[in-house]
Amino acid sequence: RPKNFPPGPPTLPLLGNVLSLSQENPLEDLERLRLSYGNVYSLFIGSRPAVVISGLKAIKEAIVIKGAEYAGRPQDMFVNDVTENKGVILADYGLRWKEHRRFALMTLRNFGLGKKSMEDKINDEIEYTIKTLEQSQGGILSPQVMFHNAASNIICQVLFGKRFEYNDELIKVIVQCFTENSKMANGPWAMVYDSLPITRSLPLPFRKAFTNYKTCQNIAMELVTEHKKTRVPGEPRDFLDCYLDELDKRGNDGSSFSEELLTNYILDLHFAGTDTTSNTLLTGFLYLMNYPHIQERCQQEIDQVLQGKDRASFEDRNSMPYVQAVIHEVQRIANTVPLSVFHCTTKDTELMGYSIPKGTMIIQNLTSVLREEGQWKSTHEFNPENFLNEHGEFVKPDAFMPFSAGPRVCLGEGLARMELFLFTVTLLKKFKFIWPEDAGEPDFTPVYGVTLTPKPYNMKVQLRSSE
Ligand code: HEM
Repeated sequence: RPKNFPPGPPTLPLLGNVLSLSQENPLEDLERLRLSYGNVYSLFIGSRPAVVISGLKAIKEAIVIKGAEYAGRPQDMFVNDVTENKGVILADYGLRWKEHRRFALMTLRNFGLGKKSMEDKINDEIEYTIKTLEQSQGGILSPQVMFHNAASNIICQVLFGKRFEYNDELIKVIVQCFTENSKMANGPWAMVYDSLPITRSLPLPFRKAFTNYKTCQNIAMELVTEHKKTRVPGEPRDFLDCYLDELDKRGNDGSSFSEELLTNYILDLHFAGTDTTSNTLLTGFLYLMNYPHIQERCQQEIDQVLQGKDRASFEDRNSMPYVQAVIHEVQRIANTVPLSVFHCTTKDTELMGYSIPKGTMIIQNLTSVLREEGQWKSTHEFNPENFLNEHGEFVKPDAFMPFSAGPRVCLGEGLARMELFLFTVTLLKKFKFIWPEDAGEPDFTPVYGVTLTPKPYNMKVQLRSSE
């Protein structure tokens, strides 16, 4: 360890601390190490040093107060190689990341204000979810695919200006490939790839992630080709057209925009916007079914605010403090991206008195903040009171950071919050969700990956008007 580097467990040659971390779910190991070494400690992934940061104070100092110094991404890892280092999520701190991030934020905002607002797009997709639920009315339904497809279609509407039927082969392939890759990215084979570079060219199971990514790239490329044939320059229909307009506008001005990056960029946005939102919704409905009094109290507030209105608007959240508190509590408990996306220091820096050299991998343990003792009224149980003050008004504690914070904060936060609100409100207005009698005790333990996923479960759906 370099001088004044954060402390950590002893390491093995070549492997570093890889064997001290469970490959199935390292979250408990990371917590155990925090108890021994404190909120800032170090680990070695193979020979690569990493600093794990826990707790609100340390995380805030790093990614907010010293934001730019902690805004890089580690390079030369499994995930970089699979995505050919051309997307936005894993782009290092620099011109390409800055320009592409700014472009995405601006374009998402413009689509929100365009002819058909983002709210309408989400509400249109919810109609399809309602149809699926109506068909299962009175019966049992497994909601995994339903929420996944809905979240995927919303981002497809933004990116490609179209949605796909729930049984569409193309979308099934993309979802399947990304689900597999997301689990692999935090799994044992990725660890082998990262810690033992000599294994990289061998025909080991991690090669499947490369094939999966290629399949998705080919699909994205077809969509780009189709857009190029049908677009009217200057009259963009969607995100993809906007990017093509940007390419026309920029010509060879030395910027980082290029057609080569486009396919990976849209795959990045599709991936980031699908698994996250759908797993949060899945967690939400799992808890709402098992806390029926919370579900009912939401329904009372929704009925009171919406009255005869058949569509909710995002503005309605300001009149629904309880529903807002429930959705935020769902996000706290869901802990959807438990270790955020790994960062990297962009220069030599310090944290809580330790020295951290440029190029050190930074693992922000968001779990440790969402579950930090002293930050929440009720840390270990599902309780919307965590987001309500004594007057029943909605409040958001600083430790609520499921989207991370600082310069790399999730760029889809606005879209995700709108989706979570409109889905929760509209579905709870129309249906009662019931934990099936024969389902046994619910298992709330999630399956670990880049995103945490609830174990598959079934739901029973009843139309509320038939009650
Ligand atoms: C509940 C849903 C979501 C959660 C919990 C979530 C969470 C996160 C987190 C923790 C990060 C890492 C931030 C960091 O590195 O510090 C992130 C990054 C990102 N998210 Fe989300 N996200 C969600 C939905 C979305 C959606 C709908 C989009 C679609 C546009 C999106 C796009 C992105 C992108 C592009 C990044 C990379 C940003 C960058 O590197 O500058 N996310 N998200």
